[in-house]
Order: sequence, then C-alpha cells, then structure tokens
Amino acid sequence: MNMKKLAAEAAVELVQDGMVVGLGTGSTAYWAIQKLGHRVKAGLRINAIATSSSSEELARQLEIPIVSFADIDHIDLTIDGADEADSKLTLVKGGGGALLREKIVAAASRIFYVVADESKLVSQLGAFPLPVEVIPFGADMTKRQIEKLGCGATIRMQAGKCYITDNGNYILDCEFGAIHDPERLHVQLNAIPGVVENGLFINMAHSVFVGYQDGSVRRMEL
Ligand SMILES: O=C(CO)[C@H](O)[C@H](O)COP(=O)(O)O
Repeated sequence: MNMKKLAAEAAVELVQDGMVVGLGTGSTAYWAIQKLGHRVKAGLRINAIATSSSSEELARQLEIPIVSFADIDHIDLTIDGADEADSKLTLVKGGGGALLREKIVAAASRIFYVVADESKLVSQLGAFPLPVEVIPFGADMTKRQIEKLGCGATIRMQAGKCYITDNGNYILDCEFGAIHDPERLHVQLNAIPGVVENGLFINMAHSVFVGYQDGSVRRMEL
C-alpha cells in the first residue's frame, strides 16, 4: 500500500480551477505533483510555484505551468509533506533540505495542506533531528551557538561534501530529543546570527492528510 500516494492524491482532489498552487518537496509531495500533472493534462487550469528546483523540474516535465513570486500576490493552496506532525498540526520539516522555500511558500498560502503516511504522526516532536538552514560563513560557530540550546548538531553531508541547499546554504541536523516548547525553540534558533530558518512549522498547517496501511486516508484538522 502506497500510503504517501493515497494521502497526496486525497489533497490534490481539492485543487480547483484557477488556483495558484504551492508544490512541496519530497517523496510524498512527488505524488501530489504527479496527480496534479494528470489533472492538468485532463484540463485543470492552475499556476504553480515550487519549493525546490527538483519539484519545479518535475512540474515542468509534467507541463504544469510554473510562476514566480513576481507574477502573483498570494498562493491559494500549498500541498507539502512533513517529517513529523503532532496533534496541534505543528510540524518538523526539512528532511529533504527545502525548509526555507517551503516555509516562504507556506506562509504565502491561504491554505496549507500537509500530506504524510501514518509514520509521520507523533505524540511528541523531536525524534526526527530538527533541520536548521544556516549561512556557510561561520557555520561552525553557528553550530556551537545552536548546541548551547541543548542539542547535538551535525552539518548535513552529501557524497562526502557539505550538502548545499537551493539557496546556497548548509543544513544542520539538530538532535534536541523531545521538543516540549516548539514556539520558544523557534524564536531562540532564529535569533542566532547565521541561522536563516528552522524546520519547525507552527500554526501553519490547516489540515494533515494521513495515509494508512489499510488504504484509508484521514484528514486531521484543529
Ligand atoms: O520537508 C521536506 C523537504 O524539505 C519534506 O516534506 C519532508 O522531508 C518529508 O519528506 P517525505 O515526503 O519524502 O517523507
């Protein structure tokens, strides 16, 4: 059972003609973009804005019209994945390294739908290391400052080199353990010079569509 595909397709059913749609990043958002591609081929008229170069490339292959922020003043609906979601719909995101663009796009969206398989639902955030995007200059110092907040941080690597985001930055994966006060941590992290953004998405998601092993999809709302 492809739980990610089920959840993604349920959310894409709600996309309407004429919308500006935010395209997420990752293996669940992949299925949403595929489904949107099918719907566009069948006549759905939308414009889309992508949260990563990889999602933009996929959308272009599927002939989904792509716009930029210069062309629009808001996004109607964004569909994106998550690494963790709790019962308040607070999220940890950034496992795919796209958290900054994902947060910019989500913040510009009237509706933000999260799509996930059931493994992403948690009673307590923090088992997944929190991704934090940092400027390369002084990254080792920024890392030490972040660690003073009570975590071990690791610079994300890819093929033996520092992973570079679409924005030319590094990702620090920060192991805080249980995150009891996400609002406070969010403020503390973003106050550190060198931190661009962190992967906590608080009061942003309107619904989380969860795909289950038995083939059902449940929509979580507050
Ligand atoms: O935040 C993200 C990318 O930066 C993804 O949404 C998150 O990592 C979930 O990915 P997947 O759907 O592959 O499990």
